[in-house]
Amino acid sequence: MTSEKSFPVSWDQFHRDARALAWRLAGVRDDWKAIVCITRGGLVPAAIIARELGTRLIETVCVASYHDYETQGELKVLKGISPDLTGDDGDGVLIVDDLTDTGKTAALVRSMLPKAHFATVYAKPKGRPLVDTFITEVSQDTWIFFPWDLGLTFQAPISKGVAG
Ligand SMILES: O=P(O)(O)OC[C@H]1O[C@H](OP(=O)(O)OP(=O)(O)O)[C@H](O)[C@@H]1O
Ligand code: HPA
Ligand SMILES: [Mg+2]
Repeated sequence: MTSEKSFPVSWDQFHRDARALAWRLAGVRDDWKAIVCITRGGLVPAAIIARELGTRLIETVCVASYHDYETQGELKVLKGISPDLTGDDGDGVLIVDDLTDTGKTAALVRSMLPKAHFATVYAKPKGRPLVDTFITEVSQDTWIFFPWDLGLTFQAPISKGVAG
């Protein structure tokens, strides 16, 4: 599928949004046991949130599904979660990802830690019911471009039209 709209996010904006997410999470509880971040996209917000909340115990769950740009394949768990954190079904654990789109990744990781709190910076409508806290919703037909996937390029003047 090709998204109709695009939502490019700068490093500044991502930092602001991830910090806003940390503020919300600080209001949920002040004693998070650990952060479980969903690689790779969750690594960046997890670093920002861990810094803000003072969390030092960070675990990864490694899931891959979008093999080609915008095309989701079968979900593959390349690395699961340490039994140290799955003990109480994840009670007090914070799961972090950059976004939820169809919600498939969120559903899979939630099944590993049913009592954990699930947070993403961005959410699309299909994934939204799967997350407990998020900052910005974009429509389902929008593709979010993260700053680590972008670079500076020449922009044609508006008067020259899209084709330049
Ligand atoms: O809600 P869903 O439709 O399941 O999609 C959301 C997931 O897709 C992206 O990860 P991806 O699998 O592309 O891997 P990456 O984080 O390594 O880029 C994104 O970082 C989320 O983890
Ligand atoms: O909108 C998106 N942007 C980047 N990665 C993604 N993975 C699923 N949806 C998206
Ligand atoms: Mg991901």
